[in-house]
Amino acid sequence: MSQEPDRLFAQPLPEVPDFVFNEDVVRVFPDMIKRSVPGYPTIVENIGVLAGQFAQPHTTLYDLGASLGAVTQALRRHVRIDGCKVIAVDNSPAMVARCSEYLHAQDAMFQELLPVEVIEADILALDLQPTSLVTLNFTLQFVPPERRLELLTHIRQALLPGGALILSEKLRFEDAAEHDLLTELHVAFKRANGYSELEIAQKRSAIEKVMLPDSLEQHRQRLLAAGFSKVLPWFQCLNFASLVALP
Ligand SMILES: Nc1ncnc2c1ncn2[C@@H]1O[C@H](C[S@+](CC[C@H]([NH3+])C(=O)[O-])CC(=O)[O-])[C@@H](O)[C@H]1O
Ligand SMILES: O=C(O)C(=O)Cc1ccccc1
Repeated sequence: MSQEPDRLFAQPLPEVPDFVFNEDVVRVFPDMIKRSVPGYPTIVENIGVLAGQFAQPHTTLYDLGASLGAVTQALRRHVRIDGCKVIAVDNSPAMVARCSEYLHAQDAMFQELLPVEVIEADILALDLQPTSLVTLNFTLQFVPPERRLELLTHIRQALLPGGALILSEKLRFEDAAEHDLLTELHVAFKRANGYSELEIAQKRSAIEKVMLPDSLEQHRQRLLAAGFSKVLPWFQCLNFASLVALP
C-alpha cells in the first residue's frame, strides 16, 4: 500500500476548494485517514470480527464507500463463512482503480475464501442483492442529508435475518459546549499526529460543505425509521463512532 504522507493542505491555498476524492487524495488516503480519524485502525479490524458473527452462508456482503478497500481486506482476514462474496462499491473512479489493484493483488491468497468484486457506482443508485452484512464506514456523512433515510431503508429491505448494518460516522453533538469540546479534542488528536494549524484549518474548510455529520440521536432515530429494530453503539473515540444496526 502506498505510504505517501498527507501534505495536501500544508501550503496556504488562495481559495480552499471543496474536498473531492480525486487522484491526489487517493495517493495519501491511508495516511490521511489514519491521522485524521481517531480509532480508525481499531474500527476497521473489528468490523472484520463483527462481520464474522453476522455473515450468513452463501450471501453477499457489501462494503459501501469502500475507498481503498480497507474494510473489505478486514472482511477477508476474518470472515470464514461458506460461500460468501464481497461487493465493494465507490463512486470515485480514482478510488475504484486503486482499490481494485490492491484487492485483486490479494486474490491468489483469498479468492477461494472470500471473492471480491469492486464496482464503480453511486450507492444511491445501486440495486442490492439480498445481503447479510452491509458496512458504511464513514460514507453516510458524504451522502446528501435528504437522501440518507432512503439509502438506509433500501439497505434494511435487502438485509437478511441474522444480518447487520455496520455504520461508522463522525458525530455532531446537540449540546453546543459538548460539540466544541469534542471538536477541540479532535483538533488535539490531529496536532498530535503532525498536522499544522494551517493544515487543520484548510482541511476543515475543504470538508465543511461536503461532509455533514449527524448526532448519535439522529442516527438512532433514522435507523429506526428505516425499519431497523435495534441500534447498538459498539465503539466511540472522541467524535467518531461506530454502530451496529439489526434488522
Ligand atoms: N454516493 C456515493 N456512492 C459511492 N461512494 C461514495 C458516495 N459518496 C461518497 N462515497 C465514497 O465514500 C468514501 C468515503 S471515505 C470511506 C472510508 C472507507 N470506507 C474505509 O474504511 O477506508 C471516508 C472519509 O474519507 O472520511 C469515499 O471513497 C467516497 O468516494
Ligand atoms: O479530517 C477530518 O477532520 C475528518 O473529519 C475526517 C476525514 C478523513 C478523511 C477525509 C475526509 C474527512
